[in-house]
Amino acid sequence: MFSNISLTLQLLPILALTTLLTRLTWSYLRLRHIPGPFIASLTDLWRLIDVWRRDAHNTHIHLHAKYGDVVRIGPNTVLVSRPDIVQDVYGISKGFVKSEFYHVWQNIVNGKRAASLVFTTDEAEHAKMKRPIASAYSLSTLVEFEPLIDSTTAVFLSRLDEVFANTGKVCDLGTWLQWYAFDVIGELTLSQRLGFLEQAKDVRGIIASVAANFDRCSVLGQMPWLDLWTYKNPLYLHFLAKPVSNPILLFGQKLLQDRLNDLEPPPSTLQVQDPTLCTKILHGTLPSKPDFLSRFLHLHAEQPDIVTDRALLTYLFMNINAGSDTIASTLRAILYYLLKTPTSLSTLHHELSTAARKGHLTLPLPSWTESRTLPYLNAVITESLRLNPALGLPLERIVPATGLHLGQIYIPPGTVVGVNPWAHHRNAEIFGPDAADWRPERWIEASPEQVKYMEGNLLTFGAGKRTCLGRNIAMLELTKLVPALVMRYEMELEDPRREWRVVNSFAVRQEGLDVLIKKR
Ligand code: HEM
Repeated sequence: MFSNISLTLQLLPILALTTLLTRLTWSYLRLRHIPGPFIASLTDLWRLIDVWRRDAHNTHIHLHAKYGDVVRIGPNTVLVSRPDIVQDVYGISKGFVKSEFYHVWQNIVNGKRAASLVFTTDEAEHAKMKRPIASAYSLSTLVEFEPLIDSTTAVFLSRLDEVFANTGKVCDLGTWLQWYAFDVIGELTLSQRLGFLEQAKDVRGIIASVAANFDRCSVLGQMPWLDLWTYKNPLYLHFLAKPVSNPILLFGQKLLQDRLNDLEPPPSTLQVQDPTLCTKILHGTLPSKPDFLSRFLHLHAEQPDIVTDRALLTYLFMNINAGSDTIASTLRAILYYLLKTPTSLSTLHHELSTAARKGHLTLPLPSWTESRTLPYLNAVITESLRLNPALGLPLERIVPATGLHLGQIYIPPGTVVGVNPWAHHRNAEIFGPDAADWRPERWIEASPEQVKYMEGNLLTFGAGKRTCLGRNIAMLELTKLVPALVMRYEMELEDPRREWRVVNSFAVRQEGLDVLIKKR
């Protein structure tokens, strides 16, 4: 009896080793026809370390240059960049669903998962959540949001005047743009700036907490089972985790409660000198709260079973989370590329001042109808969205039962495939031999067919069913703020030779946009 047990105990390690080797061999052989770094074909640890270094977008650009348009970056994960891939993988009826990478980002509320629209991988749940709110984000509602954007822009400009233009101090514009983006999304969602611009600081440490969350989830997302052993471990959730731990959710919960209790947001404490900006800031002049929360509350009253209390909170979280860092990253990129390329900046300034002289651009706060028709402005924005997509990791999807045929290469069902927008947008086959360079003119010089083709290959806002719901809002914000800044200030980089630092935690945040600002 004892000798049997001891024999079994001796055999156990051999059995475990054999199982491990069989699994490794099987997973290696499955995709052995796809080139890539050898270690990556054996373990996801390779890509986890790569993402942890915060430079995965550059790794992916180099991998495509070395191995071609289809590269194996994990035992079961493939990176792709080739014409038509956006349609093939993200197309509406193609049946590719989001991978487990997205599970890691799901919040836990009272011990249960509360996936927002961005992070749910269940298509039926996604459709159910999206249906009631989609119209609030449509093109036709955009103009209703304009006053809310204008009021924050007015605060932003007056703060830049006061703190930098009037003093000659160096402005860490990257940080101020992030504060702006957070305050705008607060205005759009709750008719309430979150106070970043007014207080010139990271209110309640929210931005730092959001960054920490991105840092953690982007890494764990490479080996999602690690998340189940750590932050979503049932023991941890039961005994240690708070009922709501995400700082944005907590903040959203408080603001939602204030609104339900009918508490007005505190009045602005700013002393705004510029009378043209001042009138825009007063909330009393705005129409009656056309913000997202009013729309969600209306839906809640109409369909309480679908738009539940919990869903309301998730919608709020979704807006603040998806619509702040992404906008900040894009605004920084637009300003960085413009300031690094003075010819582009002067071409843009020329276009804007000509429009203003003809009475086609209202200053200090241009309207959407005016700025959306300006060709160079729009080329500048599109080129920045191309070179600096705000999400810098592959948008992972699972290959459905049909498999995926990429020319001679077959990718079997169950494989995780993803296109990294940073790498794809530098694909010379699509964007031309100068694809790696900043050149807004490409969008003006190309034929309408070529523009359509290039646009079809942009993945900045995702694609297909899971395309960005806030895209119109984002374009509204970008198209209004950039001309307002360029027309009000002469700006230059403090050190034009210095490169910025790009930190990739899925959301791409850039550091080192130090700028000297003078009023024109
Ligand atoms: C320049 C700014 C923005 C960029 C680059 C951006 C990018 C993206 C991308 C790439 C996705 C798809 C992610 C994936 O497939 O995994 C996405 C989804 C989403 N975005 Fe944005 N976004 C921006 C602004 C916004 C804003 C302002 C909002 C809200 C007001 C927003 C709300 C959403 C939502 C709700 C989804 C999920 C859509 C769905 O799955 O149905 N985004 N965004």
